[in-house]
Amino acid sequence: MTRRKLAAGNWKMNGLNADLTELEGLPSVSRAEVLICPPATLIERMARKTSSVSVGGQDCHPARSGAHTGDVSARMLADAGATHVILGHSERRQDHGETDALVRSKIKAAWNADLRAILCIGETEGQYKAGETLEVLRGQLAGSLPDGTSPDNLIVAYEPVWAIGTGLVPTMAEIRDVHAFLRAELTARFGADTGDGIRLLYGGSVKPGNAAEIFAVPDVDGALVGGASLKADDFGEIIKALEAAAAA
Ligand SMILES: O=C(CO)COP(=O)(O)O
Repeated sequence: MTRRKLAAGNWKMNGLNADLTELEGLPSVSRAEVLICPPATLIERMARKTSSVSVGGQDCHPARSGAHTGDVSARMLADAGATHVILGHSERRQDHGETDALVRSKIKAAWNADLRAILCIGETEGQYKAGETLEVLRGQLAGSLPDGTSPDNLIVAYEPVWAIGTGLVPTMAEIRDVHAFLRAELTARFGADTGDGIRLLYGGSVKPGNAAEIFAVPDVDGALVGGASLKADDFGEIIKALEAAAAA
């Protein structure tokens, strides 16, 4: 099964109106798909400004609507022009105490609004050092993924917490082993067609200098990029590396 490569940018809590000009500096590519998840305040304007880049949210509330001050529903994201939503990012888990069960309910809310969910999973530094990585990932997948998961509604991003924003990256062998493990877990639960079709992104300190090497790893279908997605020069280099990998 061919899985379309995806370069996804997570702007986190960065970006004002003026930063939308970065879109103009991105290369246009044909094989790879490009997605940016800006802060919620910019989704609508970003979606209006571009047709070559998909736009996504960074979180949503599990409920359709209601008395939840400060929260944003999946339908609101879709209404603003989003097609994707990042869920379960480690910063949400850390800052807001999000559990696998909550992430699972958010994924269902995303699907109800016709959004594609990007589920983030990853081990902490302590878990990595204790050799618990695969066990942690198995638990996160089992706890977060609802029945009905398919290549059309779900993307999984493996983001080791210790690699986010640190400049540290696992070895290519480690990324390969983890992605092969994730593929096997998805196949075991959802069957070969589904397991083989779901895209697996790597995230954590992806930069222009290491992108090509990471994209050459089997079962890496793209990247979820934080800091390096904020500037068109850097994100553009990463997109070009992914386009080259897609052509290979
Ligand atoms: O958390 C990330 C993307 O969601 C990765 O962030 P960095 O690319 O800044 O390490």
